[in-house]
This record gives sequence, C-alpha cells and structure tokens, in this order.
Amino acid sequence: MPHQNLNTYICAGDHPDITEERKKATFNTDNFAATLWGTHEKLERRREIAKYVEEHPELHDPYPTEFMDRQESLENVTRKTLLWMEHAENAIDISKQEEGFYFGTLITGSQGHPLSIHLIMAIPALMNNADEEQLDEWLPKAINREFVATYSQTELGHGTNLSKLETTATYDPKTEEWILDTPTVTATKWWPGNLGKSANYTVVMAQLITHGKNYGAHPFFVQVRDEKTHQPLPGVILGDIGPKFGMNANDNGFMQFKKFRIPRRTMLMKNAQVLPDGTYKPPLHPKLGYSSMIFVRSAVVGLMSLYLGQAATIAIRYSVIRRQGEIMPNAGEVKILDYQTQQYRLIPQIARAAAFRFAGIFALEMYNTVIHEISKGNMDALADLHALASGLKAVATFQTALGIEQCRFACGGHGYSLASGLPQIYSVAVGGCTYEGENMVLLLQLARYLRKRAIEIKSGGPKEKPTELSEYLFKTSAKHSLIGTNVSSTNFEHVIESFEHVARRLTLFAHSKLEKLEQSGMEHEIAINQTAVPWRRASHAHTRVALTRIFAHAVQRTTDIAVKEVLQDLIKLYIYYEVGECAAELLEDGFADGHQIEFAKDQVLEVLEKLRPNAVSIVDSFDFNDRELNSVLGRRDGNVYENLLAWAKSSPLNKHDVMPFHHKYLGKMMEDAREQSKM
Ligand SMILES: CCCCCCCCCCCCCCCCCCCCCC(=O)SCCNC(=O)CCNC(=O)[C@H](O)C(C)(C)COP(=O)(O)OP(=O)(O)OC[C@H]1O[C@@H](n2cnc3c(N)ncnc32)[C@H](O)[C@@H]1OP(=O)(O)O
Ligand SMILES: Cc1cc2nc3c(=O)[nH]c(=O)nc-3n(C[C@H](O)[C@H](O)[C@H](O)COP(=O)(O)OP(=O)(O)OC[C@H]3O[C@@H](n4cnc5c(N)ncnc54)[C@H](O)[C@@H]3O)c2cc1C
Repeated sequence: MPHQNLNTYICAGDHPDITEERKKATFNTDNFAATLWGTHEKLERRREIAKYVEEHPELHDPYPTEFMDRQESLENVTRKTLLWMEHAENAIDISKQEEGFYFGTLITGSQGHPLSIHLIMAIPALMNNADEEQLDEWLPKAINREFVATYSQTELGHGTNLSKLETTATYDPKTEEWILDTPTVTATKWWPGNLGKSANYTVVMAQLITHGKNYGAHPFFVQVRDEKTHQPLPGVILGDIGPKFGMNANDNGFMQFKKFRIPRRTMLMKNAQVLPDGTYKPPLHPKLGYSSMIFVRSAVVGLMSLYLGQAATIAIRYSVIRRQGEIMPNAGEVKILDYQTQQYRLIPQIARAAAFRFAGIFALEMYNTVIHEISKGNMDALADLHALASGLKAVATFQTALGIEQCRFACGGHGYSLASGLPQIYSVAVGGCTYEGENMVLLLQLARYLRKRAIEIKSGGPKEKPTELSEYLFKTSAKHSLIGTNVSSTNFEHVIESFEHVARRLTLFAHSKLEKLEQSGMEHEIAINQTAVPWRRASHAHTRVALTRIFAHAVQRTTDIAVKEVLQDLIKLYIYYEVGECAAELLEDGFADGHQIEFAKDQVLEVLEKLRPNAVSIVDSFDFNDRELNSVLGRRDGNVYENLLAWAKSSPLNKHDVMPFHHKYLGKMMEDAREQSKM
C-alpha cells in the first residue's frame, strides 16, 4: 500500500499530475537521496548550498544563456566564476572538493568556465608530475589562483597517439634552457580548454630531446602570457579554436611555439629528470606521466551519472504532465509515461545513472588508493587502475550519450527546443566519448590487459593475485546459464555469472583468433588490428561485469529497507536490460537459450511496471534543483506550458514585433509581388 508524503517534494502550487505521482512513492525520497549522495549531512549541505545560490541574485544569469552569443557567454561565465570564488568561503567548506564542485556547477552551469581545466587537469597534473620543490613554488599559487593554467597535450595532427606528438622541447645545456618549438602546422596544440583566451600558464606535453636523443613526450609547466598585460609572450601564438558542438562557454584554444626558451626547471621532474648537463634520468614507471589522465577518466564516470540522471529527471517529469492519446478509447488522454514504450525508453536510463553513480565513486576511491601506493613507490596496481578506468570511462560516456538522446526523443518536439535543456546536456556529455582518450582507443587499452589475462589463463593461472574485479576470468563457468532457473527478486548472482561467462569467453575467443593469425605467420601488431573488433567486445563485456558487481555491492550495503527495495528493482532492471543487450553473445555458444532471453525480457517489462509509480520520486531523489537542470520541461513543479511560453517570449527576437530588416526583404518581396499582380 503506497504511503502518503514519502516524497519530500510535495508542494502546493505544483501541477496536480506531478503531485499525484509524488503521492505514490513507496519510499522516502530524502533517504534515497542520502544513499546516492553519501549521507543525510551531505544531502543537507547540497540544499544549503543551493539555497545560498538562490538567495544571491548576483550569482544568476541576467537572462537565459541560450540567448547569448559566445563573447557574451564567455564574459558572463567569467564574471560568475569570480563570484563563485569570492562567495566560496561563506557558502561552502572549501576543503571539501564535492562542495566546491557543486557550488561551482550551480553558478557556472554546464557549458564550461575559465577555471575548468585549471581545476580538473592542471592542478592534478602538477600534483602528479611536479617534484617537491616545484610543487612548493607552483601549487599554492595555483590554488590561490595567482595564475590560470590549462593542460596542452593534443595537437592538430595527433591526439590519441601521444608517442607521435610533434611539439619538441630541446635541451640547451649552455644556457640550461629548453627550446620549445612547433615544427609543423600539425604540431599546433589544439583543443586545450581555456587556452584560447583565459589561461596564462599551461602544462605542455612535448617530445623531450637532450644530447640529440628523443626520450618521448614529457610534461613542462610553461608561462604563455604576460602576467600584467595578458598578451601572449613573444614566441607564443595563441587563439580560440572557434565554436564547437557544445561547451561553448569554454575557450578551447590553439598554440604554436617559435623557438620559445624556458628554464630547465620548468620540466616537471617528479618522475623523470634532466640534470643541468643534460643527462636524462628515467621515471620508475614509463606511464607515470599519464596519471592525471587516469584521474579525469575516473571522475568522468561519476560525471556521466549526473548528466544521465539530469536528462532522465527532465524526461520523466515531463512525461507525467504531458498527456497525449488514449489507451482505452474515450477514457481520456493518458500521461505519456503510461505507455510501455515510454517506460522502456526512460526508466532504464535511471538504472544506468544509478549504476554509474556507484561505479564513479568506486573508480575515484581506487584512483586515490593507487596514487597513495605510488607515492610509496609501489606501482603494482597502476595497470589494473588504467584498465578499469579506461573501460568504465568508455562504456559510461557512450551509454550516457545514447541515454540522453533517448530522453530527448521521448520528449517529442519540445525535447528539440533548447528550453528543454536536453540538447545542452547531450552536447556536453557526448564530448566525454572523445576527450581524455577516445572511447574505442580506451577499450583497446583494456583489451591489452585482458590479453595478458588470457595468456595467464592458458598457462595455468594468474601470475599474481588477481583483483576482485578480474578474478572471475580464472574461474570456470557452469555448463549452462542459470538465468531464469533460480528466480529470486533480490539475488542476481546467476545473471552476473552469465555476464562473467560472456566476458571470459569473448576474451579467450579474441585471444585464440589472435593466436591463429600469428600461427599463420601474421605479424603480432597486424594480428592485433585484425582482431580489434572481437577484443572491443571482450572489453565491453568485462566492463559490464565490473558495473554490475559494483552496483550489486552498493545495493547490498544499503540499510534503509524501502530504499533498498527500490534499488533492488533498479538493479533488476539494469541487469535484465543488459541481458537483452548481450543476448547474441549469450546465445552464440549455446550458454543460454531463447527461453532464457525471453525470460529476461519479461523481467524487464515486469519490473518497469513495478517501477512506474515510483519513477518521479526516484528522479526527485537525484536531488537536482531547477537551477541545475536549466530545463522548462523538467521543472520540479511541473508547470511546463505557461513557462514554455514565458521562455519563448524572453527570446531577443521577440523584442520586436516587426524585425528591423523586414521591410527591406520579405516586406518588399510581398509588396513587389502585389504590385506586379496588379499590372
Ligand atoms: C573549488 C574546488 C572545485 C574542485 C573541482 C574538482 C572537480 C572534480 C570533478 C571532475 C569532473 C570531471 C569533469 C570533466 C570535464 C571535461 C573536461 C575535458 C578535459 C579534457 C582533457 C583532455 O582531453 S586532455 C588530453 C587527453 N588525451 C588522451 O587521453 C590521449 C589518449 N591517449 C593515451 O592515453 C595514450 O596514447 C594511449 C592510448 C594510452 C597509448 O599510450 P602509449 O602509446 O604510450 O602506450 P601503449 O599503447 O604502447 O601501451 C604501453 C603500455 O602502457 C600501458 N599504459 C598506457 N597508458 C597507461 C596509463 N595511463 N597508466 C598505466 N599504464 C598505461 C599500456 O597498458 C601498455 O601496457 P602493457 O605493455 O603492459 O600492455
Ligand atoms: C570537448 C573537448 C575538450 C578537450 N579538451 C582538451 C584539453 O583540455 N587538452 C587537450 O590536450 N586535449 C583536449 N581535447 C582533445 C582530446 O583529448 C582528443 O580529441 C582525444 O584524445 C582524441 O584524440 P583525436 O582527436 O586525435 O582523435 P583520433 O585519435 O584522431 O581519433 C579519430 C578516430 O580514429 C580512431 N583511432 C585513433 N587511434 C586508434 C587506434 N590506435 N586504434 C583504433 N582506432 C584508433 C578513433 O577510435 C576515432 O574513431 C579535448 C577534446 C574535446 C572534444
């Protein structure tokens, strides 16, 4: 029997259709929100921070940013970023990263801001690559914002293949300086966020050459603009790369160096060093310089949960106030969420958002543990972390992008309007498929890891104790999948074991294909490329196992019984939906049969029906406020139509009833035509 008022958002003045939904909640939305955000205290802090932002109008946009041109939006977001920093001491506990991130997001929005890369990449890059003396010099200034830094790695000609970056840093022992140079057009740095106009310092990845030998790409910390005039320094050419698909409040830039000289100690020397005489000292691990990329990859998984959760919140709220068509003739128009197809499109997105939330927390915790171990000289877990972060980043960003598009489609015509907020969320989220390692490339990095495990399996077992998320690779499967034979609404172990079977089989399949090609005389690298598609499948399957295991642990740990019940419904949906996604792979070796796939599909429909009454309350539990959602369709009060009209009226085009150029063109055209017809 549903309880009254378990959804803590019920308010007078809300659209009656959305209030009716909230009254159906079977759980307390604050308790669910506390599970997602960590604790009740953290949830309370979110709300206090949001209230602070509401109460300070100077932190708001003067009018919708959708109506601004690029220069206006850059100026607006820069103004707000400064206010974010000024107000931080009053509004948040600045020692807590998540409070800073939330406060910043509420103020600056989702399209980027001038400190985006300074905070997300430049500071982590300094922390991971600068030695103690360098850190003492630069880190306090970076935190104090005495300069704005970015991270310049990608070039016009190369992004993925770091080994072929063309920017050079050639050491001159006579002056103890590096000479930075952009030898070709394709060596131009291209993409770094905030490099175009905002940043005056940057980490630069360049080929390190000393005594005539190239030691590969290494990080340098370089001043590129005058601290007073902000003009590019002589020998540095800088600019903005122009409008993009999204993130247009971010000035992604280009940069060229013309034999630009910088001191020896601008090379970041925590890992590798070059002595004054030019002697090169290699790092303990060749990939230590890539650590800040792993940080962002880990953080992006949680970020995707926010984007997908926001899109699902918008689409689900809208789907209960939008009425269109009838299910029973003459029974009145139904809420579009009552259509099974609408539920099938939207509710799995909530389940995925929850899965990415828990995986994001897991990945960042693992990152922190591994970096701590590295600081003690222990590199053992770096490869595991790189593999896991690569797989999770690739799968979460891809599925988030697809999921947001589903949410947009599900809102019909209004989803296509920027008033819905959905195109903006999509355009930002889909960037995650490319930045910080293109997804396919990252899945192939995970495949390298799986290949090593396949070799170990073939030679009798793991060389070292496998991680919790890879030990299944060394086990043997049951003869036949147990999907549907051990039906319990709360235990999905048998389904996860089926996913493990698929991942193990696809890994061994790709490996045996590779071996066969090699045995036929094909070179190893060519054979790797000839088996890349099977390896990609194995990587995706392995990541599915990780996502489901992490989700299942999180559900197990949940203590609030009513919340746990909803999470159990969500994981059930997540897991059986995934069975549908990998049905071909379960069937192709006969591990599962058609009845079992049919069973899983039925489970999806059954649990969708069960989740339907709780749908609004579940998205309410993500606890996004209207400022964060920036969506007329996703308004918490459900009053969509009058606000769509108000939004359209605020369009600058509607300042004039007649456009100033009307009589010059269309007016004249019609007038001329009328005159002519009289002749
Ligand atoms: C107030 C406070 C507020 C606080 C706020 C705090 C905020 C906090 C919240 C933050 C929210 C986030 C917001 C985001 C916003 C978006 C911003 C957008 C940013 C976008 C930035 C970028 O976009 S920046 C450029 C990234 N550009 C790449 O990402 C290139 C990819 N390209 C590669 O990454 C390499 O090119 C590639 C392929 C590995 C091959 O590298 P390669 O050729 O050197 O290596 P090989 O493939 O030959 O592999 C040789 C062996 O190295 C192993 N290995 C390789 N990598 C390894 C590694 N990392 N660690 C360990 N091991 C590694 C491998 O596993 C092999 O191991 P083995 O031999 O044992 O198999
Ligand atoms: C919004 C955004 C923000 C960014 N911010 C920054 C930043 O702050 N700093 C920075 O330095 N860079 C930044 N970048 C650049 C980004 O990191 C690169 O675009 C990304 O790493 C991909 O590299 P690429 O563009 O060279 O793509 P490519 O490598 O050229 O990829 C093109 C295609 O080739 C395929 N491909 C490439 N190599 C392989 C391979 N080995 N095997 C199989 N397929 C392959 C890819 O899968 C893809 O399909 C940003 C990019 C975006 C979109």
